[in-house]
Formats: sequence, C-alpha cells, structure tokens
Amino acid sequence: MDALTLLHERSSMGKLMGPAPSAEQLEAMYRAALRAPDHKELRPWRFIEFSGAGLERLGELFAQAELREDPHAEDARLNGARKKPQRAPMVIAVIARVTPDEPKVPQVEQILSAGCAAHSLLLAAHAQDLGAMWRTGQYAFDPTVHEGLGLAEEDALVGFIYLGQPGGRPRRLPEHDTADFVERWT
Ligand SMILES: Cc1cc2nc3c(=O)[nH]c(=O)nc-3n(C[C@H](O)[C@H](O)[C@H](O)COP(=O)(O)O)c2cc1C
Repeated sequence: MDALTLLHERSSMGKLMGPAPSAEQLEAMYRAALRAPDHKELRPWRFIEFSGAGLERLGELFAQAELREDPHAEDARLNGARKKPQRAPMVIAVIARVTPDEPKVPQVEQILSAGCAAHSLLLAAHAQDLGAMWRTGQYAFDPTVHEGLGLAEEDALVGFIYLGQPGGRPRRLPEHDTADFVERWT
C-alpha cells in the first residue's frame, strides 16, 4: 500500500478479534508513533500496552472509576465497565507526558504531539492489515483511571487504541469535498 492510499483510506474498526498484534507489528507501530512531530524533541508521550490479564486490570480500574462516582453503583454497571477493554485482544493507552514549564512548547502542543503519535499508531496498524479504533469515553478523563495508570497532574490520557484483527467489514468511507474545508489566500 503506498503512503497516500494509506492516508486516504485508513478507517476505524470497532469489531476486533484475536490474535493481538505480533511483537514485530507492534514494533513497527511504535516506530511510526515515535516519528510524530515533536517541538523541541520533548518526546511527550508514553504508551501502556494491555493484553491478557492486563485487560482485566484495566477493566478493574474502569469499575473503580464507576465506584468513585457512585459508591452504590449496581453490579451490572460495574461489570459493564470491567468488560469495556475486552472488546479487543489489545489496548494501548496513549498518554501525553507533559513538561509543564517549557516556555517554547505550550502544553497544548505537547498534547497535540501525543495525538499525532496516536494517529500514527492507527496508520501503522492499518498498513499491516490490523484493525484499530481510537476511543476515549469518560474513563480517559477520569481521575481514578489517571491515578491507576500513573499520570502526573499535568499529563493527559489522549486515548485508548483498541487493536486486533478486523472482525467486520470496513465501513464505507465518507466522501468529502475538500473545497468545503479549504480556503486559499493567493
Ligand atoms: C480523540 C478521539 C476520541 C474518540 N473517542 C471515541 C469513543 O470513545 N467512542 C467512539 O465510538 N469513537 C471515538 N472516536 C471516533 C473513532 O475513533 C473514529 O474516528 C470514528 O468512529 C470515525 O471512524 P473513522 O476513523 O473510520 O473515520 C474518537 C476519536 C478521537 C479522535
């Protein structure tokens, strides 16, 4: 697949099956992520890979987040939270590790860099015929989850990248007219 075709045709896959990406596939994905644009080379990112029992630990954190919000939360709600990470054989949390006192690189730029890294993970997954989906949901912003994953106060959880083998048909790509989004000053 040439680079432009990849950029034009990447799409998300919500239905994901095992096996999880191989070590080689993951290495190619992380190498792509580490090429994200990065002002002053701060490397403002951190990745946590969850698979197997790790997915259960992540689900437990999601359940704890529910409990902190509502100490009387019903079992169905807690079990629903526990099951969320099980929608894929692997999840990668992408964290913006923010340097707060960097005068030339505002925090938003560092978070954008981590977002670019997340996009590169998606692209490199697609290039290797893997399925992937970027999710946040309430848990990406939850203090219990942040604490459990060791985020510092200034860090951001940019997203959870769900990964696996595509388990469904790719959705039809939307057609957009670039003219609707571009203005030209000449
Ligand atoms: C930061 C971010 C967070 C997202 N969070 C969710 C989410 O929690 N749940 C969801 O269904 N889609 C979420 N999405 C959207 C999907 O990842 C996906 O981009 C969307 O369904 C469109 O599909 P496409 O990537 O094939 O165009 C998120 C996207 C971004 C960029």
